[in-house]
Amino acid sequence: MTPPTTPPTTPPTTPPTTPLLDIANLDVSYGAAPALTDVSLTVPSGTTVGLVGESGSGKTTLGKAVLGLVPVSGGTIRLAGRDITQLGPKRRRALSGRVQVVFQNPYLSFNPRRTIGQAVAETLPPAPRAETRARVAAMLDRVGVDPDAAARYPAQFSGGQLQRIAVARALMPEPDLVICDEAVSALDLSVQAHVLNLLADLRAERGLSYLFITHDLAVVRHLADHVVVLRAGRVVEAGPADEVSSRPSHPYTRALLAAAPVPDPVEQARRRAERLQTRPL
Ligand SMILES: Nc1ncnc2c1ncn2[C@@H]1O[C@H](COP(=O)(O)OP(=O)(O)OP(=O)(O)O)[C@@H](O)[C@H]1O
Repeated sequence: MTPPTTPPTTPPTTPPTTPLLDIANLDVSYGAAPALTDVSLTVPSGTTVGLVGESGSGKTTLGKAVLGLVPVSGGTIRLAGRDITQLGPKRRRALSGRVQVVFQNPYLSFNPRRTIGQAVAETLPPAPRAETRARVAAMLDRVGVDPDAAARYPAQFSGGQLQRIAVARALMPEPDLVICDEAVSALDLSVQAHVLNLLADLRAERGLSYLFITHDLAVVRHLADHVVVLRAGRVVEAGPADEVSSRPSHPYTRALLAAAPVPDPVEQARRRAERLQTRPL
């Protein structure tokens, strides 16, 4: 009698991890003019992808496509596995809390007639007043803004403070993904470094993912895990952030690096703080 044959064992497979954001072969046009052509990128959960390119390369258009603010003419945008380009406006709105955005100019992104407390509470679902106030105060405190300042108006804050408040507003609905569109570009260098450090801390604390849009490759060096370089609406280079910024393979990326005003704002601010601490009084 022949012994029963044991069925071949299948090798253990690691479950495929679905990226939080998966953009494939995306095309977007304004009328007949293409703004993005065949763009693909992924943002795995808990990571930061820097999207870098000069003015007009299509960075903001890509952010808008993810937010559903421009029509997509080809390709897919999957959020946690679901193609959001196929959703109707109602379903799309239901997803809006999962993706939030921080824009470049904090003075333009706040209504000057509403207090910052009202602005930060804007993204929260209706709740008893005391509960909303407590949540706003806790979030302001977390981003380094005095919670007692909730009754003040945007004009009463510096650009750096207002950008912290914009981060607080974006985080209120507990998003998975935050699109930072030139979020630190209008700030002084040392303020830039503080906001970048805050974003890094919040990412670690909350398991956030960022799509960090900037014209300045040096800005994303510290924050990004992966960098995608856009030129005239097409990806010309992509790779791990330290590789792309230390050994760029495309001449366009090299030119972007050479044009960066300061090689590394976070590192520069750290060295300056060290110098100040070690200087004899
Ligand atoms: N609403 C619009 N209507 C027509 N063309 C547009 C519109 N918005 C952007 N464009 C064009 O699409 C292309 C990509 O623009 P986009 O703003 O996405 O680039 P960007 O890299 O974000 O530039 P910037 O850093 O200056 O914002 C540019 O050629 C721009 O002129």
